[in-house]
Amino acid sequence: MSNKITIIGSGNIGLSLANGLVKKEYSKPSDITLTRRNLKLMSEEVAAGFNVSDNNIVAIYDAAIVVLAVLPQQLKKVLEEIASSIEPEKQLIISVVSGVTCADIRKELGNNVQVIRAMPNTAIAIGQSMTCIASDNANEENMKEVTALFETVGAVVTINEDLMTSATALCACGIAFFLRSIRAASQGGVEIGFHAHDALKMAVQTAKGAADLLLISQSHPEGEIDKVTSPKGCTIAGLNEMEHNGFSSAFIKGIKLSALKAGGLYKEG
Ligand SMILES: NC(=O)C1=CN([C@@H]2O[C@H](COP(=O)(O)OP(=O)(O)OC[C@H]3O[C@@H](n4cnc5c(N)ncnc54)[C@H](OP(=O)(O)O)[C@@H]3O)[C@@H](O)[C@H]2O)C=CC1
Ligand SMILES: O=C(O)[C@@H]1CCC=N1
Repeated sequence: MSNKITIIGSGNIGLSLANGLVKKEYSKPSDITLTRRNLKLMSEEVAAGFNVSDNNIVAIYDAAIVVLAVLPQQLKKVLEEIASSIEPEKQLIISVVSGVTCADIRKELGNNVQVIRAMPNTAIAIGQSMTCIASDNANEENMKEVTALFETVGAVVTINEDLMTSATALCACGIAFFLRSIRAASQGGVEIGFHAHDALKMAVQTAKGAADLLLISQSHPEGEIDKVTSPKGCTIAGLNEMEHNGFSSAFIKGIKLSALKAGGLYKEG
C-alpha cells in the first residue's frame, strides 16, 4: 500500500489531522494532499509543505487512503463526484463525517469499497485525540492500519458503528464542553481576585492535573474527589452549590442532545 493520504475537506478537523500526522512523523507533508473548493482561503502558512488541490478527482488519484472530512450536508456531492474514480482494491475510505454510516457511503461509492468511520477530536493536531473507529466491512488488515494511524495521534477505541453518534457527542463535541468548563473556572478565578491570564493558566493546569490523576492512577473521579473534600470544608461547599445549580445534570443533558443532533446531521442536509 502506498503511504499517500488525501484529505477531502481541509477545514478544522481535516487540517488538524494532517498537522497531527506530520507532527508525530506518521506522514511527510509531501505525502498528504489537502483539498477544498476555495483554495484562496487556505493561507500559504497553513498549506506549507502539503499538496493542495481544489480537484478531488485528481487529488485521490494515487492515494492509498482517502479521508472524507467535509460537513455532512456537503458529503453527497463529494461522493457523487469521486464515485467513478475510487479504486476499491487499492483505496481505503476513512470518514470522519458525523451521522453518516458506512452503508450510506457505500450506497454512493459502491458495495466493494471498504469504509472505516473515525471520530477524532481537534486535539489530534497535538497528538492527543480520543478517536473512536468503527466499520461494518473493513478487513482486519485495514482496521489494524487505521488503528495504528490514529494511535500515533492519540488514543483509539474500536466501537460498534451504532455507537458512533454517542462517540461524536462524548469525544468530538466533548473537547468544547471541557474547554468551556475551563473557561468558566477561569472566570470564577477572576471574580475572586486573579488577573485573567493567571486565572486561565491556573484553571488549565488544574484541569490537566485532574485528567492526569485519572489517566495515570487509573482511579475513579469520585475517589479523587473524596480526597479533596475535607469535612465541613470549602470544596464540598462549592461542589454542592454547583450541583444544586445543575452542574452534572447540565453536562449530561448537553451530551444527550449533542448525540441526538449528531445522528440527524446528514438527513437534515
Ligand atoms: N470540527 C471537529 O472538531 C470535528 C468535526 N468532525 C466532522 O468533520 C467534518 C468536517 O468538520 P469541520 O472540519 O469542523 O468543518 P469545516 O467547515 O471546518 O471544514 C469543511 C471543509 O470542507 C471543505 N469542502 C466543502 N465542500 C468540499 C468539496 N466539495 N470538496 C472539497 N472540500 C470541500 C470546506 O472548504 P471549502 O468551502 O473551501 O470547500 C472546508 O474546508 C464534519 O462532517 C464534522 O461532523 C468530526 C470530528 C470532530
Ligand atoms: O459540531 C459538530 O457538528 C462537529 C461534529 C463533532 C464536532 N464538531
